[in-house]
Amino acid sequence: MNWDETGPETDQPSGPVFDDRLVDAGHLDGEDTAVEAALRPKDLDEFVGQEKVREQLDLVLKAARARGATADHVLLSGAPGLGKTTLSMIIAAEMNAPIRITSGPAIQHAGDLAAILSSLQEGEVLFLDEIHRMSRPAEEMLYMAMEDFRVDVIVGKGPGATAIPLELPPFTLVGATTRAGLLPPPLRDRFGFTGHMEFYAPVELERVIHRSARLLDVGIDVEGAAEIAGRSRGTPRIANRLLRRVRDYAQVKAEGTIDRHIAAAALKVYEVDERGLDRLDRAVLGALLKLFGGGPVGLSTLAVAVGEERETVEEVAEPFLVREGLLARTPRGRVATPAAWAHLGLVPPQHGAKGQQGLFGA
Ligand SMILES: Nc1ncnc2c1ncn2[C@@H]1O[C@H](COP(=O)(O)OP(=O)(O)OP(=O)(O)O)[C@@H](O)[C@H]1O
Repeated sequence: MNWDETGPETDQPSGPVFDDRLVDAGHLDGEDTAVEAALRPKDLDEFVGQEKVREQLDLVLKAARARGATADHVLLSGAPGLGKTTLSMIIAAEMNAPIRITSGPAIQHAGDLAAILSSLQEGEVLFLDEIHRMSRPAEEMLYMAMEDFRVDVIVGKGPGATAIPLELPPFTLVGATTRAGLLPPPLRDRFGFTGHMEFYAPVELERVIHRSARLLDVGIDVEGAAEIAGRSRGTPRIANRLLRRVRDYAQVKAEGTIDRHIAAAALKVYEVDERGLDRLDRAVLGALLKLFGGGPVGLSTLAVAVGEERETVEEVAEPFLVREGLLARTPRGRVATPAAWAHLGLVPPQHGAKGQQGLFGA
């Protein structure tokens, strides 16, 4: 059966609310901000994983230092929580330069950008997070600033407006984006170095966890770190967050040292399963399997069944489920893979299995 969309959606989500997600790397709370500052690696040697980006960046920075020049502009792309801000701070530290941190959404007018650029010191690193969300006029001002270290400040309005050129000290722009494809080519081309951050392998996350545990003064054994790493969705921010929750559990319910058993018991309390799925992910998969026989089903129908907004299902839950090979987005709708049935411990219905054979060749 094909569970198609049935016209405009009128139902309001009415089910459980899935906010405050431990496994959502795109959302930061106050505790994250405070603790993350303490856990950030301070130099390239301490920065775990991302071998290729690290090696290339190391060369870029060493060469700039040897020339006594400011480093080339750097673009870092990748999902939230993979270490773009951390790397920008490392770039500044390695260049022995100050750093200014701002973000695309904070720069809505060209004047906002002119004010920042004109107050930079020579060699300073300007970190521009979410660079793809900058306004168009600011973006155009940035082209000239990156290339010629100069901006034209427009004074006045209409026919009487004049452009006053303003020289800037050489600086290094570090742009970060989760969506490199959204950057206009003229902007992308002005970066001397582009690094794409990948999701981390479990062994790399284990190293992140051991390092963070040392800094937080928490005892953890090898298996405890592996248990947390496996549930961290390839993302250091999530690994650090899960570690903090497991630490609380260990302090209250155990002797304080984290082993596999304690990590698993703690994350069961927080409803993060052994593959890193949380309540929202499992609700989406559960609805797809139990209500719609594994699909295909339209996104809006699935969202109503889960009691969530369409965007939340599409942008928050689905990317990870797709990455994990549990859900497929097909032209006919959302479809569960054989791995999804196995993960929830369910058996696909006979007719569903036939349909899925066609889709997955299983
Ligand atoms: N390679 C790494 N080694 C050790 N810790 C890391 C690494 N990458 C990230 N972290 C830790 O993960 C947390 C999140 O990193 P960071 O803020 O740099 O991510 P981000 O990519 O800038 O995220 P966002 O896109 O949301 O700004 C920090 O606490 C940082 O210490």
